[in-house]
Amino acid sequence: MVSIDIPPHPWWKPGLDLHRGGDSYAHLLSATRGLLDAVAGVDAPEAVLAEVAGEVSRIAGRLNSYTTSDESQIAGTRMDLPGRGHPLVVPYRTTSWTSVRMTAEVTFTRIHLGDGGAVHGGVTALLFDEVLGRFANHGRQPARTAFLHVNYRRLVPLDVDLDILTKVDRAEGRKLYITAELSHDGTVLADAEGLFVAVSAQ
Ligand SMILES: CCCCCCCCCC(=O)SCCNC(=O)CCNC(=O)[C@H](O)C(C)(C)COP(=O)(O)OP(=O)(O)OC[C@H]1O[C@@H](n2cnc3c(N)ncnc32)[C@H](O)[C@@H]1OP(=O)(O)O
Repeated sequence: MVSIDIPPHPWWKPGLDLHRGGDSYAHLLSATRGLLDAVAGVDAPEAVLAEVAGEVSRIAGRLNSYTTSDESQIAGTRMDLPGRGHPLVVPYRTTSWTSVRMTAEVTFTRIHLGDGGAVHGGVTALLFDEVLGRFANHGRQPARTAFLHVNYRRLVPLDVDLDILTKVDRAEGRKLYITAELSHDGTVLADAEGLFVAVSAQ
């Protein structure tokens, strides 16, 4: 991954370690994403599924004994990892960053498959809410999505490196309009406009 100077998590507090979990958390996240892809694509004998289900439940139980508050969890705070290190967030990788423009790359995998060999439309919307929302919150007053308009222009393929370009379009008082495009080899597959309204810091 390209090394760039991305601001820390917007809700970073002094003393919060930005690399909690170290390389081991990165490995856990990668293995978890791999598990999701494997489950999404599986057609195994029932005995195999029963055995694997038992193992996964045991592992989840082990982690559950370390469940913490949402302010203290690692997921979502690891800006050095794809998708902020959160297993639900699409694993995009930021490649450049200024206060008004962000570029990133993303590769969708089996877990993101909808129908017809293409990415599920809700996953594309999730990606846009994430990249617009992250951008709306960095170096600015915290903001929430008021609306998100997505144009689906082409089917979005799996297992191909895609480009994301996110830009601040305009600011009007507490309102920030941000746009993004998801493209492949210069062809726009989907684009979005979001309105983010700044709220008081909690
Ligand atoms: C590193 C971590 C980064 C995190 C990345 C992930 C970020 C993901 C972002 C999200 O997904 S946030 C979760 C999804 N969004 C919500 O749950 C928001 C729920 N709605 C609200 O909380 C409030 O409706 C909202 C804060 C959006 C606005 O309420 P306010 O009471 O603060 O504002 P108000 O209703 O007074 O409206 C302020 C202005 O925005 C305008 N506005 C609000 N909602 C609108 C709308 N839907 N469409 C058009 N305009 C809208 C409104 O007309 C007005 O315009 P003017 O100032 O010109 O009069």
